Amino acid sequence: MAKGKPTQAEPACRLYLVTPPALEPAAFAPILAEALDAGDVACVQLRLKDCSEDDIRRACDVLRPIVQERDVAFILNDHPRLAREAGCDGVHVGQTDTPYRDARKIMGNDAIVGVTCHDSRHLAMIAGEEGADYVAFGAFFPTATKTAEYKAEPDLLSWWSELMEVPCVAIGGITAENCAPLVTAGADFLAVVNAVWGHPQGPGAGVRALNAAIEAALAGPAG
Ligand SMILES: Cc1ncc(COP(=O)(O)OP(=O)(O)O)c(N)n1
Ligand SMILES: Cc1nc(C(=O)O)sc1CCOP(=O)(O)O
Ligand SMILES: [Mg+2]
Repeated sequence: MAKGKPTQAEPACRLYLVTPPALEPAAFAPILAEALDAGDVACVQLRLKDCSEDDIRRACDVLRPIVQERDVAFILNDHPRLAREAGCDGVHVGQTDTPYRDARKIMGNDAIVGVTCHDSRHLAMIAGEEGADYVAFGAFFPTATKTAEYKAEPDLLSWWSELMEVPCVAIGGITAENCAPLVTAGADFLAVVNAVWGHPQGPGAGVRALNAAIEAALAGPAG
């Protein structure tokens, strides 16, 4: 998702990093740089919960350049107006956030707007028809990062990717060890929090392990 919208020419499945829900921007900056310098990453979503708009703006100011100067898309969670004001490449909205159409109006046609669709074919078809740049399904596995109310299965990804052009993102408890069925089912992006920021050998090792697992899954059992 580097600079603009996903294209067919991009690799079949790429990493989508979501930040930890609470962070101190100056302390997180080198950690983020380490992750981005460890391998292919399509985009970074700044997801700060229970923070003031000023805190989010300050975090954008520190973290956005680190991401964009590496030609990686910087997406803000939940706040389309802030995303536009802060120079983000896109926004991610959930079903109880600003509706897609309003987010699109605020962000403009060139920005990335992604939509959470939980485990729902219906929600995804609506988001796709309305013009979302990607639909996100989850949670595929148990996650400690947030209370996930929905459980998605890999066949949702294969159904979607066989029928639709709009890219799909898989999220929720994804690790290098469990991601293969999502990759082979057709996920265009794997969105992860803990598998990178919580990796015991650091975020760079997390990115390397996930990219190696994606590559192995795409190569198939014989690859
Ligand atoms: C890529 C991606 N997928 C799903 C979500 C979840 O969005 P939402 O349901 O709005 O929940 P919060 O993240 O806002 O707690 C996401 N952020 N990113
Ligand atoms: C932000 C988010 N949304 C989810 C959903 O199911 O919509 S699961 C999730 C948290 C993902 O974190 P981790 O990779 O640590 O499990
Ligand atoms: Mg949200």
